[in-house]
Amino acid sequence: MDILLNVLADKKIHQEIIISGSKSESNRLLILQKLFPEISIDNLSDSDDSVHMQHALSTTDELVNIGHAGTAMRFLTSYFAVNEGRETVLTGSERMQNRPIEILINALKDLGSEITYEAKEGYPPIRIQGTKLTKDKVQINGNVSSQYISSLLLIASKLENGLEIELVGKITSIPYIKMTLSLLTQLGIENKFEGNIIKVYSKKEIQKQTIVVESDWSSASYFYSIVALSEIGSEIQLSAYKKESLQGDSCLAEIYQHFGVTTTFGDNFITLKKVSKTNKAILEINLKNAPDIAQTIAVTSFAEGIACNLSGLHTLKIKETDRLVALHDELSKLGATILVTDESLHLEKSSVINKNISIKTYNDHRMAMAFAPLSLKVPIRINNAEVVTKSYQKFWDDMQQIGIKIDEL
Ligand SMILES: O=C(O)C1=C[C@@H](OP(=O)(O)O)[C@@H](O)[C@H](O)C1
Ligand SMILES: C=C(OP(=O)(O)O)C(=O)O
Repeated sequence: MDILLNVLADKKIHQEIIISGSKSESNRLLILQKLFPEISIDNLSDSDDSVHMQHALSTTDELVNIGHAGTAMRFLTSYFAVNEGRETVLTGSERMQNRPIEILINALKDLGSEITYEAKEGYPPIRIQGTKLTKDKVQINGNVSSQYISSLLLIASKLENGLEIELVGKITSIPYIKMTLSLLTQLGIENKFEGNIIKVYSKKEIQKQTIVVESDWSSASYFYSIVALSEIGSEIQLSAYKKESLQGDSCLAEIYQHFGVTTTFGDNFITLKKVSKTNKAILEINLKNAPDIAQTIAVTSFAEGIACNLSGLHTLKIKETDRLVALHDELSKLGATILVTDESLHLEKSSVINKNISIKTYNDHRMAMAFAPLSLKVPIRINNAEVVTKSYQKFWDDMQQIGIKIDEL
């Protein structure tokens, strides 16, 4: 479905939006709930990725397909590896079959797992023979995807002697590792993260408890962008959010101050308000801790006519698409002067936005959602708009609720 988004007649927005639970927290908790049935989950994400995870955890079929869901692919690999006696072939979309998984597989093999590649070496689909893992120490490269590390951490407490992980090299996306550890702590599973060593202690049972998932901060980023591009005085209330978040993308509150957007924390909600014009000529940020908001920030900067230098982006190349190339190509069509390397993006200040442009989304939900706020500046077409459901089911309904006009093409 291709759609046309239109400029709002009145750019002063006042709305309240409820966003579904974090897909990262949800997909961790779904694995943990299977290992510890004592857990109940509240405000679970309704994203396709969480639906895939739930299906994978409830089927008894040998072939499990998780579509585009990176967390499901990586977390389920360790889960099935310790599912004694079960044989599983874990696969995903065409893109997933080109997202690397060798670092995780090698770590699991070092721990005693039996895993083979069904097609291309180092990539899904993989055949997993569930076995009892008896070793309790492993080394893993920390610079490619933190999801490999979270995957091991999620099953660690079910190993006989727990697990000690030595992280080798630089560590990327650290807040996601800390999110995994914080959830373990909340459940009463002891762990520590000191220097480059993470230790999780063995745990047989936990107390019966309900964990409330905070709403998704990556989804909130598109509203930060909308408020940044709207008139002074505009505000949007988002729920359910809290100040002490497990999600690294909550750094949005600080980053969007540069675009004149303030964040006020209420009782389970946040209010974003445009209080002043964008107050920077150039935005320089390292996003190695928050890679999923890179596209949003690049588009806001372009729309606000400011330059930006974003670094720490090496993981963007292996996400739903090569996001650096996708951003380069789509922003260039709009008139941007932009340079990307394998780990950074450099956008020059520009004052013109080309009209009548169709944005390609490359099977990447965040391409569709990051470009949608541009409709506050010019009418814009988004191709394959349905991709958003990977993380945000009612994204287009919520865009309409805040007053963006959507026509199907
Ligand atoms: O653990 C998680 O829930 C995630 C970790 C990040 O991936 P990388 O660690 O591969 O950067 C992030 O981009 C992804 O959307 C979700
Ligand atoms: C990268 C993402 O997800 P995943 O890696 O889990 O597919 C994302 O949601 O931006």
